[in-house]
Amino acid sequence: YPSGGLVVTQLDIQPGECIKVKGKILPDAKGFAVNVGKDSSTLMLHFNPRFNCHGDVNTIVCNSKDDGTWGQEDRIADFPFQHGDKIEICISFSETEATVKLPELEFQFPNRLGMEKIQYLAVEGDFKVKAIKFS
Ligand SMILES: CCCO[C@@H]1O[C@H](CO)[C@@H](O[C@@H]2O[C@H](CO)[C@H](O)[C@H](OCc3cn(Cc4ccccc4)nn3)[C@H]2O)[C@H](O)[C@H]1NC(C)=O
Repeated sequence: YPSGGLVVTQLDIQPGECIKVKGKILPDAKGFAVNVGKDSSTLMLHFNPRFNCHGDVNTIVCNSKDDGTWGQEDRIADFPFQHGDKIEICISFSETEATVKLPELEFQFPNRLGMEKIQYLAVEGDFKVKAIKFS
């Protein structure tokens, strides 16, 4: 299991509130992920930019996970990331969808599980977290 990722539990993020993750993409990043949901097995959103992994090149893969089972992947057309970038990722949600705001890109992902609060945040892979903010 990859070590050293940030994990925050016992959160109580409500619809309309923002989770902001600031950090730096490693210079040789293969990929990273930001997961939000109930816990590691039940995710509203697995946000997974892939520079070069799992056969994907410069592709954002999003998915949900329901009690350990991955849902259907969504692949986002744009890839506004470069190795070494310092970025801020803002995630918010409503009862119907999650919204991801990035530099130069914003998109929605369905709230497939109808999650009413976010209790769990994890950042994995080739991304060095500098700060997180809940607003
Ligand atoms: C073409 C037939 C096989 O399909 C492939 O099936 C793979 C296995 O299910 C898919 O890869 C998985 O996609 C999931 C999202 O749908 C997750 O991204 C799975 O990774 C979970 C994970 C996170 N981490 C931590 C991490 C995250 C980022 C960087 C480094 C470590 N380690 N494993 C990742 O293994 C992969 O996205 C999927 N590719 C396609 C094109 O469908």
